[in-house]
Amino acid sequence: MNDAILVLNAGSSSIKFAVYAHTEQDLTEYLSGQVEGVGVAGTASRLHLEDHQSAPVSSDLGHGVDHDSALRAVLEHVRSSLGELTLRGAGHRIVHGGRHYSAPVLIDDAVLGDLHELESLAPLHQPHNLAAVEAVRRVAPELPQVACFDTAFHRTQPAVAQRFALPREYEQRGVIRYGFHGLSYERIAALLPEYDQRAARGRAVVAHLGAGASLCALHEGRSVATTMGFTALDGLPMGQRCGNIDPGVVLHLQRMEGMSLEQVERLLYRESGLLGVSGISADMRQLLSSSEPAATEAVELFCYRILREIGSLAAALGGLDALIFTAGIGEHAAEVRERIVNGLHWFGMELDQAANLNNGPLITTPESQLSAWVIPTDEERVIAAHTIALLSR
Ligand SMILES: Nc1ncnc2c1ncn2[C@@H]1O[C@H](COP(=O)(O)OP(=O)(O)O)[C@@H](O)[C@H]1O
Ligand SMILES: CC(=O)OP(=O)(O)O
Ligand SMILES: [Mg+2]
Repeated sequence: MNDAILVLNAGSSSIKFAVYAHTEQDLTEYLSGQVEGVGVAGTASRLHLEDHQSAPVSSDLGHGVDHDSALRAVLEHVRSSLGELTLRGAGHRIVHGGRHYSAPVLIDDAVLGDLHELESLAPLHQPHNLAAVEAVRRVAPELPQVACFDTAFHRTQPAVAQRFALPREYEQRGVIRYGFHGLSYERIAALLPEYDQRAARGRAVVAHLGAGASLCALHEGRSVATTMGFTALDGLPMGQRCGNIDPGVVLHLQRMEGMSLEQVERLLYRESGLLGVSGISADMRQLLSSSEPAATEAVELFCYRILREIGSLAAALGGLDALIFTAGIGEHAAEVRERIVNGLHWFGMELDQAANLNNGPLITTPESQLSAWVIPTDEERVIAAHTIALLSR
């Protein structure tokens, strides 16, 4: 097995990467890693690499490292670790596919041009996603590259779930609810039958809680509603993003506070969310270990908004069979899960304390009417599988 695929997932605060060795039938992770704390002021960046042969390696990249230098470090590490493997392609997570891209696509100049046009709809992601494509083109111009979209999985939603209450002409021009984190939801939908047959055949809400956070309502494993909308700013409060906000606030900030478009964009995308409310950090780990009242209030608001949105998605589904936690916070922050599951006691959910502290997988008691699970996501594997499928056509 000498053929391999490189996967790059440039998120808002991290670059995740992986190399998969593959045959037509088999996909094996050969190495994986991530650089954390990318582009977050005052945070140290660390590159972490696991290659399944030697011990994991961690190296410090210093403070305030930007996406570009992090990416260069990643490509260097990958190149020196390939051994006998030959890269046959690269797959990328591209956050926004807009109106025209609702399935993975081979990247050429025309596609790249289209995707650049969507940058302002995902300013924390799209430029970094595309910079990764361009960086790979520079070091390996012949390597075919595939774009896999966060928005694609949600195109199964009924029209009513994708529609804003704006005049129709805006919808025709592409102003709809796209939804994001679709590669993660696709992975969870594929794994769910192994954990919970009833929910896989019925109604589930998946909570993807990471630096970006959203919820997705799955009916029979397909997306029927989600909290993010036209951009990845909508829905839940996130590390640095405000989430759902009265659009009147945006008008007020511009008219009454005299803020420019750029200032408002910066406020909503980079200075709000957990960071804005706590005044301390965008990182849930730091907030949970802090005794500052503002840190506690930020966590409280995060959980409160999640509870409210779970109610909304359960209503869209006409009921609920299971809740699934995933991504950085969802997989690791027992305290956040505890607050949410306890907040759903009225709904028939009963937390299994010990299982929750162990990160599951099942974190509700046998008596609980609704189950809650912790299921690790793996966007990189989904991207690798799509990339191989597309390249072997
Ligand atoms: N042990 C933990 N406890 C609480 N939060 C955690 C833990 N580990 C990671 N996180 C949170 O997960 C977030 C990153 O999630 P992740 O899904 O990796 O983000 P992204 O892919 O969007 O960059 C961090 O900002 C951190 O707040
Ligand atoms: C779309 C999005 O918010 O992604 P991330 O969680 O990687 O920031
Ligand atoms: Mg992520």
